[in-house]
Formats: sequence, structure tokens, C-alpha cells
Amino acid sequence: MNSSCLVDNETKSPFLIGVAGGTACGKSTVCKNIIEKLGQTNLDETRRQVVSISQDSFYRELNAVEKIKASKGQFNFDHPDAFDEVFMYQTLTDIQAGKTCSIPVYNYKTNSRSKKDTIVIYPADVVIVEGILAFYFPAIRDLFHMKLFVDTDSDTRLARRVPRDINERGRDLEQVLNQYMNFVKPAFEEFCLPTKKFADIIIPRGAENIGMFLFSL
Ligand SMILES: Nc1ncnc2c1ncn2[C@@H]1O[C@H](COP(=O)(O)OP(=O)(O)O)[C@@H](O)[C@H]1O
Ligand SMILES: O=c1ccn([C@@H]2O[C@H](COP(=O)(O)O)[C@@H](O)[C@H]2O)c(=O)[nH]1
Repeated sequence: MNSSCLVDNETKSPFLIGVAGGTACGKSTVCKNIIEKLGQTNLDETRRQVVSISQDSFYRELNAVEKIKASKGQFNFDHPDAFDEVFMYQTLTDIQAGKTCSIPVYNYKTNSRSKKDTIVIYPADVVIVEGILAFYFPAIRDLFHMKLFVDTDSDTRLARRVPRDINERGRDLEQVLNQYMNFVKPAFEEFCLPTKKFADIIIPRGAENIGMFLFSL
């Protein structure tokens, strides 16, 4: 898929920060807190100097058979093949070239991109990109000027994921646990954890430790 981007008159090439870590380690919360601490939260989105995007926006569209599997919790969303690597790379290079880009909003209840909503990313000084496999694809990994890995132990992550998936992502307990044991945990060990070695900064436990990152700026 081609990204939907427009060149801005005043070209701004942002500092790209990647944030990786296992599911529910606190990646989105870390991004939100960094944006808050840097005083960006209440600014109009066209004026923000620091913005974040999620790798989940780049889940690829599923075919009919995969959609049925996904609805039964039998599709592996933690495998690199679940992502549209080319679309993500293209979008990030467009962002880096100072273009205003429209990226999909992912809907975890339908396991697909929202049909009507997109997020517009305006040129900014810093763009933070978070995702379980943010460092997995070498071409994407090489785009980041700084890489953070949020290191939260697996029990804590599962304890956070269960209520989140039930309350926010429309799942039931059995589905969450089955998906975790069959796909999430093995894929974390095979694909996500080995990317920790690429990090410049490891943030233990998540949001409470972003001071380490802010200090490095
Ligand atoms: N430091 C923390 N302490 C307690 N709960 C947290 C913390 N960080 C995140 N959470 C909660 O855990 C869940 C997953 O966090 P989130 O930031 O969405 O993780 P990720 O983006 O890595 O999946 C959310 O419900 C969030 O509110
Ligand atoms: O349709 C979907 C798409 C993804 N997932 C799960 O989401 C996490 C990644 O998001 P985090 O916010 O980093 O947890 C991944 O582990 C997938 O299993 C899903 O359940 N359904």
C-alpha cells in the first residue's frame, strides 16, 4: 500500500525515536508521558513538536480466511508477517522527508484498519514510533536515530494485558490467555526479545523510568 503523504512547504526532518518491548510493557504510556513531560499534550496537532505513532497502524489487511482465524483468536498478530513492512518503511521515510502523512487507525475489535478514521502526522521535530517489532525489520530499525527498549517482566505484562484486552479490545479471558500462550509469548521470545540488543537505552518497567530518557536529551 502507498502511504498518503503531502510535501510540506517548510521541510522539517524529524529526529526519529523507536520504542520497542513486549506487549503491554508500557510503550504507549512511555510515549504519552514523554509527550506530556515535554509540554506537548495540549498543543494543536499541527503545532506539536513531538508526536508518536504506533506500529499497530501498519498491521496488514487480512484475507477472508485470516479474518475468520483472527475472530477466533487463532491468528498470530505477533509474527513479523502480520505487519506491512513496506508500507511502514515508506511512511517513515516520508515522515523523515518532512511530509504530512495520513496513517491508519487500527481497530483491535475488528482486527483491521478503521474504514473512516486516520491520524494525520504533521511535520514535527521528534517522531516517536512504538511497537512490539519496531526494531525487527533492519531497514526500519536503521531509520531510528535513537532506540529505547521498555523492559518489563512477563508476569507484569500479562497482568496488564488481560484487563486491557478484556476492557478495551473486546476479548474474553479464555481468548486472551489462549492467544498469549499460543502466539504472544513464543513470538515475544523469538522475534521481540532478541531486538533488545539494538537499544541505546533500556527503560526498566516503563513509564516510571522515563527520566533516564529525558536526561539523555
Ligand atoms: N508503569 C505502569 N504501571 C501500571 N500500569 C501501567 C504502567 N504502564 C502501563 N500500564 C498499563 O498497562 C496497560 C498496557 O500499557 P501500554 O502503555 O498500552 O503498553 P504497550 O503500549 O506496551 O502495549 C495499560 O492498561 C496501561 O494503563
Ligand atoms: O488485531 C489484533 C492486533 C494486535 N493484537 C495484539 O496486540 C499486541 C501489540 O499491541 P501492544 O499494544 O504492543 O500490546 C500484540 O501482542 C498482538 O497480539 C491483537 O490481539 N489483535
